[in-house]
Amino acid sequence: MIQLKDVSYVRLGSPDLEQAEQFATTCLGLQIAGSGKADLYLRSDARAHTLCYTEGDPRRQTVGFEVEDEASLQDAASTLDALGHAVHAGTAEEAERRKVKSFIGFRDPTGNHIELVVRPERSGRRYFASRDAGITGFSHVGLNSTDPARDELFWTQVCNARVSDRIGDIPLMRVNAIHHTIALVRAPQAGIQHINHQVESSDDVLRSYYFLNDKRVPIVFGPGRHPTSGARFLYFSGPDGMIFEYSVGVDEIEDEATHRPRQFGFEPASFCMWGSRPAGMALPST
Ligand SMILES: O=C/C=C/C(C(=O)O)=C(/O)C(=O)O
Ligand SMILES: [Fe+2]
Repeated sequence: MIQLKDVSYVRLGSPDLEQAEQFATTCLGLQIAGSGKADLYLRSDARAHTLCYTEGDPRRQTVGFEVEDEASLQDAASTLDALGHAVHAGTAEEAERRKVKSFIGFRDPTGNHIELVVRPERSGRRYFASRDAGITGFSHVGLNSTDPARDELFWTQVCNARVSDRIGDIPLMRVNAIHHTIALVRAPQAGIQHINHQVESSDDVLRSYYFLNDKRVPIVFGPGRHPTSGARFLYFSGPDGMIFEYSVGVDEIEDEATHRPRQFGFEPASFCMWGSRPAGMALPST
């Protein structure tokens, strides 16, 4: 079984790196951690980078997950290969661009680009926000799924993800004690559905609501509270239509051995217990 330790980074293609930098620094609140020929590195916590914009097609979206060591990476490559996933062994140059020791790339059953990485770099300097959004770190991703039941099996049986809760057939899955690191969202094609950063307090969520409204950044969901993880949240859209989430207060699963996923109905109250509705998502009314 592939043992994922944590989500490590997201790589997003963008035709306009200047616009991406502007948004990431003045709206989202990330710190520039350097740039390469066609790469813009951004930090949100102690890691050397957690988001990298690369010049190019915005449909090129990749999520990196950390595995324990080189042996685990090689085992993962064999497992995926045996299951018929084409596995790309990252070159030294590609690993350097990702600030990791080594990595492999493959696609999940929906076709999402996934990378497994060994020894992602941390920085000796603390994260210093470009605006005071209260960010404490990159925490989870929503991944598109053309078949959530099939993809849940991939993440939980081929990998070590465990389902913390389900909304309809959407699983929220953890790879460590945090309620979820991967949320699957039904969609017609592969892609990253949203990128979550944790913030320090509910005040930060609400402060950002007013701040982003002022900046004319489209708010797509919230402010609200998820009954699943208990988090207070705000979702807004960034360059190339990517959705970003701030949230605070995500539960931790106290007892790994006894936790049973709760089943929530596919209805508005399961997404927000305060009554906010996700823009553009067809949900029955309650
Ligand atoms: O709308 C449901 C979202 C649930 C949560 C949560 O429980 O925190 C997310 O953050 C998510 O799915 O990303
Ligand atoms: Fe989320």
